[in-house]
Amino acid sequence: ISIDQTGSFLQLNQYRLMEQIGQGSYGLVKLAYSEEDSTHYAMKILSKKRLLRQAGLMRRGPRKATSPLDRVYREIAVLKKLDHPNVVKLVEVLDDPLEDSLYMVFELVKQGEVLRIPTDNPLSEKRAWSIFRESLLGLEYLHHQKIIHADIKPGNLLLTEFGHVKIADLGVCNEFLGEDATISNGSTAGTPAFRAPETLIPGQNQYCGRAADVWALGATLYSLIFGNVPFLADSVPLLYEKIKQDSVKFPENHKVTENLKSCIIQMLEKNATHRITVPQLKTNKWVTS
Ligand SMILES: COc1ccc(C(=O)/C=C\Nc2cc(OC)c(C(=O)O)cc2Cl)cc1
Repeated sequence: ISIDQTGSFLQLNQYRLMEQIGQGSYGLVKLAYSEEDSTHYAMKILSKKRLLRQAGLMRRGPRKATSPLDRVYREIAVLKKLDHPNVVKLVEVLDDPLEDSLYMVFELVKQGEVLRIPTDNPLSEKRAWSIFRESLLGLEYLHHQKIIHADIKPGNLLLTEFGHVKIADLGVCNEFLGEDATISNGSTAGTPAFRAPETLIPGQNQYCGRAADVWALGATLYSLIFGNVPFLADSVPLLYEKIKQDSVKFPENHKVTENLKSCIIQMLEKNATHRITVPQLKTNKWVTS
């Protein structure tokens, strides 16, 4: 990789790095311009050292010895074989073994995150409906490829300039073999407010990854419509108690259809075996309305 400080921008091979457009526990995302094809890209920048450090923190109990770098290389291998209109497209990876940074070049999804929450200006039911339907197709595709996303949330749904949705961030995904995805690494993956109750039972770390993705998509749909997550608390332990115990409440002053409420309730069903599945969602009254 040729790195040179051209003026104030870093030049990586044909990519000129521009301003930061995203950031998270994973690292950060910068806008990148390729002179080769006069096209902008989203460049996700990871620090290998930071990944190794994070693993130290997150590592709990007997876990398979996957170094966090293996997870990134696994995400890359997974992303390279994916091709669906509702999943972000990995273009290439710049990885210099002598460098600490790892660069993942993605097709730019121009409008970024569909909605930042909490917000007082959530989406209309119509807009949420369109975003939900495309997210569902993307999730159906991932599950069909035997991939559990494991971190579905509004921040990982990106909007194209034409208003289409692409699911991003397979950084904590789980690939499963065989029929179903019983997640057994008890990973503390996923964003607390979007985690399914069955993933919060200490010790019981065998749960169905697909059902947990449906729960997270349900919590995401709730937050797109109401502007905040379905369960809120001042601490993570309290939040987890609410996720396990409390029933979903809909704000009184917020007019939504009965079909939408019913769809959300079926996705936020505490019992994973009773929870609506992706195939059932595809024929749900609200989804097909
Ligand atoms: C306002 O304009 C904006 C246009 C694009 C963005 C943007 O792209 C942000 C994040 N992007 C991504 C993040 C990912 O993980 C965390 C992955 C992945 O690992 O799959 C892929 C992408 Cl693309 C932001 C603002």
